[in-house]
Amino acid sequence: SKETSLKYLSQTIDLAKKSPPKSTNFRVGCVIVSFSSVNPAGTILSTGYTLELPGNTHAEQCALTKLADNFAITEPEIFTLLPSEAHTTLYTSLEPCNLRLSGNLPCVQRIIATRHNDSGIQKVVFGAKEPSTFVKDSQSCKALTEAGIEWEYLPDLEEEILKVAMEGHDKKDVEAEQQQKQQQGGIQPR
Ligand SMILES: Nc1nc(=O)c(N)c(NC[C@H](O)[C@H](O)[C@H](O)COP(=O)(O)O)[nH]1
Ligand SMILES: [Zn+2]
Repeated sequence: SKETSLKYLSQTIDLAKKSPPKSTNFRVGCVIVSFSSVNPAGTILSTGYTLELPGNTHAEQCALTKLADNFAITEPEIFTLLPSEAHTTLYTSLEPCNLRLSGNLPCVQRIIATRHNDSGIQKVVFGAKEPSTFVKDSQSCKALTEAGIEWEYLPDLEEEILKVAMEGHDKKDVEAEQQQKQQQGGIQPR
């Protein structure tokens, strides 16, 4: 339900707030949740936030690496943990990347790599589109759809998500993003 999604999205914001501000990426939080008929409220399988693990790591990347580590398996084997009947959803405060200026493997590819027949991550829910600071016109949703993965953009918490994401960026970038959102009728004027 939407309340459930907003509950997990607000948890991704709390996680993003743990990320050290940097002007060269966004502060993002991620929660991987398994839903089953016996547990419709969901069970959190893993969490992550930007730079949580050593190196230039993304929130979704950290959540996936930690999931594999917690079960002492490799990332390509994650599908064994995510059977199709456990409808696994990845919540991320910011739209997952499909291109990284660093050239590192994008998170959309890491999410797609969890798929094996019907096992793996079935759905991605995010609370804000990627700002055009680094990558313009993100193709992430197209890539997810082409891989048969559902995605949902819930903009209810977008203003707070972007404020947290762009902490550490200089003011003009943040204001440019706010202008753009207002033009799109997203964020109401402060
Ligand atoms: N969804 C998402 N989760 C993150 O944890 C994160 N940091 C970004 N950020 C997206 C942004 O496009 C990239 O941070 C830049 O493209 C720079 O690329 P690197 O991060 O240095 O690989 N996006
Ligand atoms: Zn990423």
